Formats: sequence, structure tokens, C-alpha cells
Amino acid sequence: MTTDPNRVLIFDTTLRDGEQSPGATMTHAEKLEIAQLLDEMGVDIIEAGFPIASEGDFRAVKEISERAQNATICGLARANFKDIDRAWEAVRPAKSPRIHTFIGTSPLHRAIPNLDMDQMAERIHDTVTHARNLCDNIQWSPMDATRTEWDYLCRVIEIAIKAGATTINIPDTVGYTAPGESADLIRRLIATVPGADEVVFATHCHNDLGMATANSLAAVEGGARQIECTINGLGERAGNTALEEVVMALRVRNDIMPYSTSIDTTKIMNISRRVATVSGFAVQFNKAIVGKNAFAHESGIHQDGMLKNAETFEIMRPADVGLSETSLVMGKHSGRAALRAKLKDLGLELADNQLNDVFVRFKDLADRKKEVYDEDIVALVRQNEGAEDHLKLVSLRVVCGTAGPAEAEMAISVDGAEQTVSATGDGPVDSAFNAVKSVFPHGARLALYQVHAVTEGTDAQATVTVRLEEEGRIATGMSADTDTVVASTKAYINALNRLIVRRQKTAPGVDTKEVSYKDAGE
Ligand SMILES: CC(=O)SCCNC(=O)CCNC(=O)[C@H](O)C(C)(C)COP(=O)(O)OP(=O)(O)OC[C@H]1O[C@@H](n2cnc3c(N)ncnc32)[C@H](O)[C@@H]1OP(=O)(O)O
Ligand SMILES: CC(C)C(=O)C(=O)O
Repeated sequence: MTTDPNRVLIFDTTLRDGEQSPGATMTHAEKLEIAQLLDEMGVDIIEAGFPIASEGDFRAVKEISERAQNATICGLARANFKDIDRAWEAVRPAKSPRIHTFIGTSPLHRAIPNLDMDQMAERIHDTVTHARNLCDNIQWSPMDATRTEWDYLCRVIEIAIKAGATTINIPDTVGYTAPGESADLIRRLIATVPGADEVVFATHCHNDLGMATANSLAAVEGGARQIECTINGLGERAGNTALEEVVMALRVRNDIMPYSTSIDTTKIMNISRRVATVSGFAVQFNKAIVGKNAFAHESGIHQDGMLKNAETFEIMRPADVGLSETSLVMGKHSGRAALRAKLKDLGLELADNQLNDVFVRFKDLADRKKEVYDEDIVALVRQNEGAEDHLKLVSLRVVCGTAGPAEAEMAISVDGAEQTVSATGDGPVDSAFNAVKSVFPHGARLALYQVHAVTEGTDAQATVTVRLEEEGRIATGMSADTDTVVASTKAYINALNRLIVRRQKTAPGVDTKEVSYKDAGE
């Protein structure tokens, strides 16, 4: 397949071992789509399924074989003629077909079909020979190799090679090995087994102890030249080696692991998202390479560093894996540098004193909210554009529910003098508005009351708009808060403040120009 001694073949088994994850079953159309994406991203071998397992699996492997443009298509088979024949039938239409046959060689697995060592050796000889008579590209795996006795492992691998296997895969079926052992096992097998230099050694690691990626890379150090992996590390139990991890590790640390793959890494993010969607297995936020947070920074010191030089906190460029950009997540750990950059992105350039003011309120909001979205920040800035405040909300407490009218208790300052009032109303907002009215009676009509959730989730910021009309004057106030009643009360007070300014400037009935937050500074 390749003459470069440092080229590592990528064998993707998302559609076979990945699909074995409980609940990860994919439809026929989804399998075809994923296979096409794998083919396009440069995967060398796609294990498309286990053709004997079901009619659906057979059809999927066959159709993927018919469609694949570049990749070798492989079908899995147990160590019996029926499985092997079915696998061959399915992969036969591929430009480059492969049969992968396996049997469990460790003492625990030998006990299951109740075969002694010699009987199993004979079975391996017969089945690999049968497969090789059908197809010239045969992969053979001693399942649970890492718990198989050394002498017996060498013996059966030699038999498989002599019977015509072209790839010998060494599965760590239960994720039991460790990096040093993984490298050593492959190195010793290649040095010991007659004919080992004529075949490709592969590594197939599971992640039960969280070492699948490390074990696979160690196996490459030991001489393996095929890594078996899945997108997002999907697979039985804790999953398989994640394709994106081994590929990016070999790329980023090529200085100490001088091996290459054929993967177009810019396609990683897209296929990761598709596999997550079709399998129903969401990617954990902090998953290496493809997690939502893999290229996201929230803390101020990191954000400041990123803005000055992205290499301070990123060892890969987001574009290398197909992400358009790093994301600076605005939250309680963010600093002024990130806020200024975010405001600039949003087209809002503030003077330093304004920035400081917005920053204080941003921190206050971030303390109450998990993540502060762009819309929250716009709302904060707009809120800051308010007129001189005659009325200021100091505190508000509302009791509401099914048992009677809502009751608001409010501390409010009127031209600097704080008063405490309470009022009831038809619902929490009405009771709060009545409390304001009790300290600042007015005849203005509520012309508009509008609530808009500017962000998603139950901790979303509500933006409330209140419009008041009084003798031809119109004043609009707006406010944003995670608490809708607080946002409503502030918007109401905001509108009243503007109305007061308007009253001072115009005689009744003369001016119908709308006074709103946009008229800040009047
Ligand atoms: C480590 C791995 O990932 S191995 C791959 C695991 N993947 C799967 O099993 C998914 C697909 N499997 C299936 O759909 C089914 O298990 C089938 C169609 C393959 C077999 O179904 P059934 O005939 O009902 O057998 P069942 O699943 O109950 O048991 C497995 C049989 O295969 C035998 N077997 C298991 N591995 C092998 C092997 N490598 N070579 C030969 N026989 C094997 C077992 O001894 C058992 O045989 P028995 O029925 O004579 O006791
Ligand atoms: C079939 C083999 C290669 C396997 O999936 C395993 O051992 O984990």
C-alpha cells in the first residue's frame, strides 16, 4: 500500500466497532454518508461492518464497497467459512477489498468455543487459508492478544502469516495494556515471529483505562504501521482509540513521533459532528480535539494571552481540524482584554471609562449566568446608554403564585432619597409597577410592554421594553436581566426617567418625539 516506512495506515472502524456501542446503531443511509466522509478525509481502510451479523449490515458493507473511491473496504468475519464467505460477498465489489477474520486466543477466550491450543491453531490455519483463497488482502486478529500467553501468541501469528494474512492486528480487546507494554509487545513480535517483516502490524486499542491513544501511539513506536480507531473514540464500553487524537498527535508532535498519515485533518470537525449526530453519542465538552471547549478559552489570563499570541494557549490552529476560529467564551473568568475584543467584534467601541462601567456590570451578570452571550453584551451596553436617573431601583422582592395577588416589596431611590414601599398587583410585574407608582405617581399610559429572551436556556437574559405615553410625550425604556421581573421593573423605571427628562424640556402636547434609550445623554 505504501513504501514509506514511517507511513501509518489509518483503519477506521466507526461503522463496525463504533456501531457496537450500545445505542449507537446507525441507519443504512447514515452509514453510507459516514463512509463517504471517511473516504473523502483520506482514511486508508474502512471497516464497514460485520456482514454475517444481519442482512442490513451485509447491505451496508456491500453498498459502501460499491461506492468507495479511495479507501480499502473491509468486512469482519469470525473464524468460520460461513462468516468469511459472507464478508467476501459484501466487500468483493470494492476497488480494494479486505477480509478481516479473528478469534479469541487468550485462555479466557479459548474456553468459549471450547478449543484446545492445537485445535484453535488448526482453525486459524484453515480459516485464514480459506479467506486468502478468496481475497489477497487478509487481516487476522488474535482477539484479546494482550492477555494471550506470549509463546502461543507467537505461534498463532506465525500460522496466520504462513496461511496468507497480510495484516496482523494485535487487539487490546479490553483496554488492559499500558504504553510501555504496548510498544514492547509489538517490537518483540516483529523481532520474534518468522515472516513478521512481510506483513503490516496493526494496533487496536480500547479505552477502558483511558490509555487507548497512548497505547496506540506506543505501538507505532514499537513498529505497528496501522492504527485502528473510530471517530470520537466511539466503540464498545469506554470506546476505541479516537482517530482525531492519534492523527493530531502524530501531526503536532512529529518532532518526536516522525510518522505520517494520509488524513485531511481539516475534515475532522465535520465528521466528528456527523458521527455524534447519527450515533446519538454527544461529544463531551472537554474531549481532546473535537470537544466544544477544545479551542475555547474563558479565563481572562488565557484570553489575554490568546489575543496577544494564539500559541500561548493553543498547540494546534483551529483551522487544522476544520474549525473556523478559536472561541473566546465570555464568562465570570473573563477579563477586560477579552471584553474589549468581543465588543469590537460586535461593532461596539467604547471609551475606557465606559468599558470599565460595562465590565463591572458584565462581571455582575456573569456571576449569575453560566455563559454570557453576544446578545447579553449588546444588551448590557445599550442599558448603559441610559439618561440621568432620577429614580433608581435599589432592591426588589416579589412573592407570587397561585395563592392570591402578587406582592412586591421594593427599595427605590428618588433623587437620592431611598424609600421602601410595597404594593400588590395582578401578577409579579403589575405589583412591581404599582410599587414604583406609589412613590412616583403619574398619569402616563403603558403603551407597550414587551419581553424578549435574548439568549437560550432557563438562565437566558430577558430584554424588556416598556413604552409610556403622557400628554403627547412618548418615552421608551429598556433593560436586560436574567430575572424577567427585575428587567421589567428596571425598564419601567428607565422609561419614567426619560419621561421626567422630557417633561423638563418640553411643554405638554408640544413634542411627540419618542424618547428612548437611543436618546441617551439628553
Ligand atoms: C471484540 C469484538 O468486537 S468481536 C465483534 C463483536 N461484534 C458482534 O458480536 C456484533 C455482531 N454479532 C452478531 O450479530 C451475532 O453475535 C452473530 C450474528 C455474529 C452470531 O449470532 P449467534 O449465532 O446467535 O451467536 P451468539 O451471538 O449467541 O454467540 C456467538 C457465537 O459465536 C462464536 N464465536 C465468537 N467469536 C468467534 C470467532 N472469532 N470465531 C468463531 N466463532 C466465534 C461463539 O463461540 C458463539 O458460538 P455458539 O453460538 O456456538 O456458542
Ligand atoms: C475483532 C477485534 C479486532 C476487536 O474488535 C477487538 O478485539 O476489540
